Amino acid sequence: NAQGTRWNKNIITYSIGRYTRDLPRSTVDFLLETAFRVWARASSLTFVRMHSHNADIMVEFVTSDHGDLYPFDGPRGTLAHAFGPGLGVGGDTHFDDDERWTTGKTGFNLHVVAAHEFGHALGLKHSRNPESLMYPTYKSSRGASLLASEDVANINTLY
Ligand SMILES: COc1ccc(S(=O)(=O)[C@H](CC(=O)O)C(F)F)cc1
Ligand SMILES: [Zn+2]
Ligand SMILES: [Zn+2]
Repeated sequence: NAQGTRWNKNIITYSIGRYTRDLPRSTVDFLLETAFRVWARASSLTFVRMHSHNADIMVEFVTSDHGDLYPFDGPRGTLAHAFGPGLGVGGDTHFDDDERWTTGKTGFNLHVVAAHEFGHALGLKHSRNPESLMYPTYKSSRGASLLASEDVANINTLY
């Protein structure tokens, strides 16, 4: 997989802006923190949550046109998107709040989608391997260990 750009540091900050009303805030915080931890465990990266718009990765739940060139599309279709590493909008990760975000197998599992999006925010592209977390289509039935060996190899090639 051709990898995109990368962060030029190993400590990466994130901040959570607008939340979804589908889940308690504490649950959203936990699902996002554990989605970052998936990548931290597989690499030399550390993620630190801030409460500031100056964080590297700004995470928000938004709908339709939300101020970037990639408006969301209502229920289903595009679930989320993330910009590759870089200043400003770089790394920022947006979740379509017209989806139903859940912790389980109904709706869309926020932990699984977030882990995939954060892969993009770190510079990973899609994989053609259906076992990979970076495979382009959503599967709620992902195993406990979200990352395939290919994902671990790719993040360690990049960092
Ligand atoms: C497994 O995680 C995801 C799979 C597919 C998506 S998506 O269907 O929103 C995808 C966006 C993406 O690949 O990040 C699509 F192109 F819009 C998001 C997360
Ligand atoms: Zn966006
Ligand atoms: Zn993707």
